[in-house]
Amino acid sequence: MDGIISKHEIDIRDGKRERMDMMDILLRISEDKTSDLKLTKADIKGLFLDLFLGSTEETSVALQWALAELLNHPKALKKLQDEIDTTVGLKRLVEESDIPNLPYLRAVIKETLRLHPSLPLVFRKCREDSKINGFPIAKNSRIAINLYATNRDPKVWEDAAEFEPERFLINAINTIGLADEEDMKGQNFSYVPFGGGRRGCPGANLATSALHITLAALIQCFHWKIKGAEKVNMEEGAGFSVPMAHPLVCYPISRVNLSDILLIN
Ligand code: HEM
Repeated sequence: MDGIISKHEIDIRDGKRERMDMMDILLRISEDKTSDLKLTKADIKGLFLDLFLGSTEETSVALQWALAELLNHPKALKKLQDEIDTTVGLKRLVEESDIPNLPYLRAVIKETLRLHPSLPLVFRKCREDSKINGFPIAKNSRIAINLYATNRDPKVWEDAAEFEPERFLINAINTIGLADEEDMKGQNFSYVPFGGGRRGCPGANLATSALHITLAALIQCFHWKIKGAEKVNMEEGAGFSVPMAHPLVCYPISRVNLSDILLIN
């Protein structure tokens, strides 16, 4: 990251940047003494590391959990494959414009993020003395918010520990009863895979799009076989993003003519 920042600085100094990218803009702001926004190099480095780590680690961990849950729930896997076959077919690769027509796919991703939020704990600092649910919180206290526990609260979620994408389908018995597009915004405090408020995840839309399209393509193009077992071991491992303790190993068996489908696209 230091190398990338210095390269940008040298290129800016030598007038080599014809089109400014996000880092150029932030570096200029950091050097502008008159700017209201005070940015240090460390801030810029932190922001880009957040973006890179957030966009890769959390999304790939969520994708692994989604596939693992589907492998352990063959009925849900079949239902998803049928939805994709009926809506998209096998002659072209699923694409982003198909996602609005794939409600079960969206429900599978929501249910995966409910059970396996890839950032299970978030932190806040209290700016003033306040009370939450009658508990006094002193100014400057650090608060840890347990998104993992919230998403599995049995007072809100029926069969909270079970993988049941149907709970997110409109008209199904949906204990939080939110419209589809509202679920991810963190406004409902029962379902907060991306946190909420002004520090809520800015990558939520990008992450859900990537998860939808990648999972859909994996399910459209392949049958999956678990390595050496009937069921995937769903034990949770240690780590900030709660990865699988035993990384998912499974074999793809092609169900489409890959060269045809990829050439058409
Ligand atoms: C499944 C994927 C992802 C999950 C579950 C996730 C979840 C979260 C959560 C829970 C937070 C803390 C929110 C809060 O404190 O209220 C967060 C923050 C953040 N996320 Fe994500 N995220 C994901 C993907 C991404 C992607 C793809 C990006 C960027 C391209 C991203 C960028 C960030 C950044 C920059 C922050 C810090 C925001 C701030 O402190 O103001 N995340 N994410």
